[in-house]
Amino acid sequence: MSETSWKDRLFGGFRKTSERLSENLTSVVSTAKLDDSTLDDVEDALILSDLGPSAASRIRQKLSDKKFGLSMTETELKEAVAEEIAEILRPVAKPLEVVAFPRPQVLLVIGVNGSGKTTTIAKVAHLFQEDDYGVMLAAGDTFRAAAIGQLATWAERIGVPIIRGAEGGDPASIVFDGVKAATDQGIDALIVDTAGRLQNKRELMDELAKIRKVLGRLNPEAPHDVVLVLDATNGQNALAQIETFKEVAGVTGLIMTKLDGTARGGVLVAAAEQYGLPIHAIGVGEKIDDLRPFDPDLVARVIAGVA
Ligand SMILES: Nc1nc2c(ncn2[C@@H]2O[C@H](COP(=O)(O)OP(=O)(O)OP(=O)(O)O)[C@@H](O)[C@H]2O)c(=O)[nH]1
Repeated sequence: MSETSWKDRLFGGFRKTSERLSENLTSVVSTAKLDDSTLDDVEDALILSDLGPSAASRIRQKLSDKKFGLSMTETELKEAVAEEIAEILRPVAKPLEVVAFPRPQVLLVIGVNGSGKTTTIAKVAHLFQEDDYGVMLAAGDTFRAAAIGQLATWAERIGVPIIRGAEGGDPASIVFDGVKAATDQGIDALIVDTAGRLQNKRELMDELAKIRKVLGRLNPEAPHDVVLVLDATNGQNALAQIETFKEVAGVTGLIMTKLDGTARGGVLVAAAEQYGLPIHAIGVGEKIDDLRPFDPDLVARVIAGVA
């Protein structure tokens, strides 16, 4: 896909978020001068746009340090806000990489049911395929037959092998089989689906601990990535999920999905500010190429309405 069309898609995806912040900032700027009261309004606009109190206050402070007393047009204010958002996002932008030696790179993908986990696994596999990496999937979410079937359908659609077991099977043994098969076949990346039963923390912890133990026997470095998939439409609740999964699963990075169709995309900035975890990619639609590496400058400009 050309960059322009991706930008259009991203902008389309973030349209609601962008409109919300844009509207909130537009109502602020009629006062023209960046004084304390305008800064208060900017801070409120950022909080209303789901960027969270911490990012909002940091952006306010930076604007105050750099621009206090200046008269600004609406566009200048939005440009300045975009730059401060980008400063928060840049340090966490980190595309997924296939660097493991020995191969395969093992990625555990976690997230609550319905977050877009399965679709995201297929999209990540597709991104890797575009870079000519050999990919294999492992259906470690054995809790529901539907989850196994759905992953298998995606595997077939994009043409990658899948290791699967029966419903109720032992996820650790599927992961074991997956790593063995991937190693034997010279696969570059093994992407493992896991059950997202956050409502039962103990079970999830035990299951992940067992997967880690089994993986460690085959490759002490694995898993190389523990990627948490978050649904942006959950807004602030997505932040609570980061908190819990960090503690339970040792999350190493995030992918945020469903940034299309929500006005709550600002939660991405809140997540970056509060947790500093790498953000690998963002999902802006249901199609296979609707996942893209996270471009902090572009996303910041889109959120602030100046892209
Ligand atoms: N609009 C939009 N929909 C998405 C995106 N990612 C996933 N979806 C949709 O969200 C729904 C749930 O996605 P799944 O991939 O099945 O989510 P899951 O977390 O594996 O959920 P379970 O299969 O229920 O465990 C599906 O209808 C997907 O098409 C996205 O970025 N944007």
